[in-house]
Amino acid sequence: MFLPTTYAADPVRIAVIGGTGIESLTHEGFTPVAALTISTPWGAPSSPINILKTPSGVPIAFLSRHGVHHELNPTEVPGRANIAALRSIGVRTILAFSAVGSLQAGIRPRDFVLPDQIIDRTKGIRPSTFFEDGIVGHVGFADPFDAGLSKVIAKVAAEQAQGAKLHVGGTVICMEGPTFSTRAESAMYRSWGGSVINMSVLPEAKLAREAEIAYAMVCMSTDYDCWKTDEPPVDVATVVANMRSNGENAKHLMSAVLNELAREEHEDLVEAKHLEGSSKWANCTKPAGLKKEAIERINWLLPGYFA
Ligand SMILES: CSC[C@H]1O[C@H](OP(=O)(O)O)[C@H](O)[C@@H]1O
Ligand SMILES: Nc1ncnc2[nH]cnc12
Repeated sequence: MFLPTTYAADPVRIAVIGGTGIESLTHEGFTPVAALTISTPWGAPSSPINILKTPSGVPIAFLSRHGVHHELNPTEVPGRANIAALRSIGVRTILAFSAVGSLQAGIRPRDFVLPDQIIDRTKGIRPSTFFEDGIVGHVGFADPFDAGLSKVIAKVAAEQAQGAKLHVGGTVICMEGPTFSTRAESAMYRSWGGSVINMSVLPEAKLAREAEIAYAMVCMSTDYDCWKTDEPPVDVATVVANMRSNGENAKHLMSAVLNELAREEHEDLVEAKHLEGSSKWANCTKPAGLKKEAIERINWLLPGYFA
């Protein structure tokens, strides 16, 4: 692993994960500091981890979920390597962004949503836990997004004079993809109370919880999926076109949230003190049943938790 001592001494606590339309943070005011190539027991992350400084000097890490050139489809995103690599450089808070389809008339394309629930419609083909192959653990996931972090995002968005409308709360449906939904599926998700749909929030949010990282996702609406019969069904051209304006609004909101998180009053939140130890106590495997390789792997993620 390439880990400059400066990062070991001065860990980066906050990461931004960018998705469709946010493949880099070439944003005026963000100063590039380093590009880290990290290998983990779960393989390589989607992209190098870029360390940048915000205009107010806060170091942040940036990861491009689908790779630098959007070459990884949602099923191929190496979720465990991404989360483990971020945690290894000190990250304890992740602000994730995602392009989503809207399942509600009131959530218009280019609106933003800060969901508080998830319905899992992935197909069980994405590795979704660090607790396997010789160690069993079950972490709580009743509230999949970090409440404290979400509160900060909602407050900052409410104070912004310009930018996208942010709907606070809602349910994101996470489908497998990469093919978009059928009309029958889209109608079913609406009947379940879904607000928006994407292909990315899982297993990312689950893995962040296992890694004791505070995680929230800003969902940026790009289309009405295919339930709305007076609109053409979603296609990539529509998503990309709407992400042009969403990207600007996202960077605007992101800068403001990062500035707010840098305030001393949020130090415990940013360090995810409230999650510390939660995965240690999630383990069910008795010492005699723990496999050596499993302990080595999990100790890479959570050093010293398991002996
Ligand atoms: C290009 S449309 C489908 C694609 O867009 C979203 O990506 P991300 O969440 O990384 O912004 C969605 O989840 C799908 O992966
Ligand atoms: N309609 C949709 N379904 C799934 N993921 C999406 N990302 C953007 N729009 C989407």
